[in-house]
Amino acid sequence: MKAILYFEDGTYLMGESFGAEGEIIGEVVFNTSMTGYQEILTDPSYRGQLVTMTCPEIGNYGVNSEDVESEKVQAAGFIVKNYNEEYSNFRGEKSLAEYLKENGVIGIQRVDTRAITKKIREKGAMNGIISTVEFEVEKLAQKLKEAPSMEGLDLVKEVTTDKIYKWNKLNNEKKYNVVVYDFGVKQNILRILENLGCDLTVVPATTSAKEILELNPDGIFLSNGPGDPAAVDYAIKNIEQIISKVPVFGICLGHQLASLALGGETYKMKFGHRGGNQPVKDVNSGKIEITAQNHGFAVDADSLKDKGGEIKYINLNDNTVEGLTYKEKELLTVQHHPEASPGPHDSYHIFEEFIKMMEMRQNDKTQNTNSR
Ligand SMILES: NC(=O)CC[C@H](N)C(=O)O
Repeated sequence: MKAILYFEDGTYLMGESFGAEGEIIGEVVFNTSMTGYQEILTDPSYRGQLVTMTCPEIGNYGVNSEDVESEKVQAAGFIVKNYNEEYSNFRGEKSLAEYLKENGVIGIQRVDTRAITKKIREKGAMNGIISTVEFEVEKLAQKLKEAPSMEGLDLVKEVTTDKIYKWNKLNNEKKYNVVVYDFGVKQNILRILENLGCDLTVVPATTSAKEILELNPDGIFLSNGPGDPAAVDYAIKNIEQIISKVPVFGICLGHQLASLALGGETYKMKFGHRGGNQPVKDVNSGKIEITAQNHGFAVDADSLKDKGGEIKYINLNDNTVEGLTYKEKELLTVQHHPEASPGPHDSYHIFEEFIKMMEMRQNDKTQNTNSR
């Protein structure tokens, strides 16, 4: 079936639809990962976005019930060069088109994804509309005009859990009681933390600092999530009150919210970083890691200078901040994704650093009790 992808700048591309039929507006972004389309589609941080894959062949290994980062497809729409209905993989359970249909998500294929990527790189991320039902460009332009921009949007409230739950999938020894602030958490983060011995309690984004501290956590995790961090003011206020009380670890949106809570600032990047090939340098050791990333906002390095924030990681493509440590605070935050999924595992050690922070705190406590 025919489909159109119309951009805010007045240009459009004709293609073919796969997946659901209908019409959807979102911010058009591009992802440079070669594999992992199912993890990308189910990552809650892609909420409200039309994701373009730069890899030209998509769908060839199907989808399965395991490679998910949340319960459903979260991206608003999917844009690819060449969709393969015939998939081949021993883990494949159904085709990507079937999966998108079940989730009510529109896919468009046979559009020039290289041209889309070049446009976004030159002009910046912009809103677009995919339609299989309306082809009059004036009408599509009008609809786009009325759509909000990503800046200022709180999308966390659309993806956070509505009640507290325990993530308990493994029968392993649990040494650390960790509370997870769910701003749109990716499940691979929960899998890794549990595997490292964390007893995980996942709480809604609006949970107060007081309620969290009453759970007596050994550590608090601030998750990734969609939208503009500056718009999630309730979370920023709560984070302000938990920092310094227990070890805190934040990834992506969690990193941005922690920086805002410390009085820093975030800004919208021109087109962001999304993919599995982003080089990040540890400024202290000089070591470089290839990382998975998915962010459209970033922390302004200068804004944290007099607030105790120290840059730990930078992106080597554009020198933007990718991670911070904070003087005299048990706080570690990274903009990139050490949980990968999809992507390289070079940064996995950052999870172990969080565990170490909690371990040291526990050791201190025992020593204090023994010396009394
Ligand atoms: N993956 C994330 O947590 C993304 C954070 C934020 N929504 C951004 O685009 O920068």
